[in-house]
Amino acid sequence: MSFSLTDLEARVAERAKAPPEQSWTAKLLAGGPPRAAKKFGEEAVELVIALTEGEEGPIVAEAADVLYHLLVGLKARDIPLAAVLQELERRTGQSGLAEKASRPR
Ligand SMILES: N=c1c2ncn([C@@H]3O[C@H](COP(=O)(O)OP(=O)(O)OP(=O)(O)O)[C@@H](O)[C@H]3O)c2ncn1[C@@H]1O[C@H](COP(=O)(O)O)[C@@H](O)[C@H]1O
Repeated sequence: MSFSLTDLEARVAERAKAPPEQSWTAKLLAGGPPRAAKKFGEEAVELVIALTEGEEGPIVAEAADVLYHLLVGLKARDIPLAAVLQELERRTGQSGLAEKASRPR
């Protein structure tokens, strides 16, 4: 499969310019960062429930909602996905446990 989060980010940026009555993306962004953040939070809770229950179909659907709404939240703050990917790449050099142990107490 060739579809990537970067493709979805481009789609979000394109739809952000649409009239809000024609686009969920534009409608969310018209409400500003707090509206996008609230919706992301709702979707995250729905994913938590699906992960707890353990059925693959709902987990996949809710994870897709979370990723899409994450990209809308980033767009609302004009933060490129590349910045997040760069941070993730930076972290690949160190285990999560080692990073936690290195934090000042
Ligand atoms: N991936 C998505 C995507 N995932 C979820 N959603 C929408 O997110 C909305 C909220 O989903 P919910 O299931 O939570 O619906 P709900 O609980 O009834 O929501 P509420 O109205 O109650 O807040 C729905 O309208 C979904 O269709 C998405 N809307 C858009 N995209 C992508 O964004 C592109 C542009 O979409 P538009 O901006 O609508 O043109 C699409 O082509 C897709 O690629």
